[in-house]
Amino acid sequence: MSLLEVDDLTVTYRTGGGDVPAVRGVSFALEAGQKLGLAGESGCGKSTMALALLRLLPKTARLTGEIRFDGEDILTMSWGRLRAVRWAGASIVFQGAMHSLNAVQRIGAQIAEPIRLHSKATEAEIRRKTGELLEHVGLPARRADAYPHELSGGQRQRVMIAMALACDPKLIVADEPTTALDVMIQAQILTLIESLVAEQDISLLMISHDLSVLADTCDRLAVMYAGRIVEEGPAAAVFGAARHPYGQALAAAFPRIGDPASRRRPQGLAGDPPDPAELPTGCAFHPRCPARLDHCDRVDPALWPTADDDRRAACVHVLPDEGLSLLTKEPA
Ligand SMILES: Nc1ncnc2c1ncn2[C@@H]1O[C@H](COP(=O)(O)OP(=O)(O)OP(=O)(O)O)[C@@H](O)[C@H]1O
Repeated sequence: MSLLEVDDLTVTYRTGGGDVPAVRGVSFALEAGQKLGLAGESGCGKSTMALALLRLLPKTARLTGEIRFDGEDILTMSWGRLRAVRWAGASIVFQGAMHSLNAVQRIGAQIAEPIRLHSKATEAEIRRKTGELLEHVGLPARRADAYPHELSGGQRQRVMIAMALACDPKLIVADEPTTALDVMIQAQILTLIESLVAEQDISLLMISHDLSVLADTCDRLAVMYAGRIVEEGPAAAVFGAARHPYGQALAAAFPRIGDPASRRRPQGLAGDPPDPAELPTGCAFHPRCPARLDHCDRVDPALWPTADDDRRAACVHVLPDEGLSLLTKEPA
């Protein structure tokens, strides 16, 4: 049994202007101890996915499908059980720590809150654990008395990581954990996340628009486009030689910095991602696709295992030759 299994998940936001299908039939699994990277451009549904995993979406979101965490069905579990799973089972590190932390509460008190909720520890034990957590993420324990505005962006993100670790979760979901930081601090935070999850055997679902960051940190990568996963597989294979034209474009847009073997220069992808409320017919990527065939505006391929290995891609170019009848069916 996988630690996290997402099966045919859809998330639709109801708005005054009509329904917005933000996630459209996403399935993936994350094994215990594994690090999965979820990549894609702004608006492709990455954050919606992350929030759905712990049912943190606004009331306007309608979910279908299945999310199983550690054998339990997240979408049908009681609120009481869900509160227990949040922080202690899985915790989320959001992008932009300044907005996620409470500006008028000392950071020690904010780290202490989930510990108090999820354990029977005494106040003295909670204070000690808070200090230990801060030191664990590279901050002096005395910074517990600081307010968020007294810390740098990198330090605030360290506080968010300390909070995420506070209840010893099995899974951390990190949603663009370094996007708001400069490159040097970004590298420090990524190294910190990597070492902590390895040390404590925590599974990681890391979300970013930057495929190269994910390729450095994660074992597997999933690439999202317009609410669907269009490619999924081992990180080196997806980043080094993606099968889906969108995966290829994303890898070309984020070449690995400082890798002399990679002589790739950053290449932008023409056009914008589609508005989810007005998706193109057929494959949602076809209007921007350099490898588009005539029928790509009519067929929307399912994720299909590629010929050789442990990878899946949703593109007519990876399908066997049996013809168009296969295109929308799930593989046996
Ligand atoms: N509360 C909401 N109501 C209506 N539509 C929403 C809501 N939240 C997100 N959306 C829409 O759902 C789609 C997916 O958004 P989401 O934030 O999940 O994408 P993302 O890939 O995480 O983008 P970013 O990296 O910019 O956060 C977008 O078109 C967005 O405008």
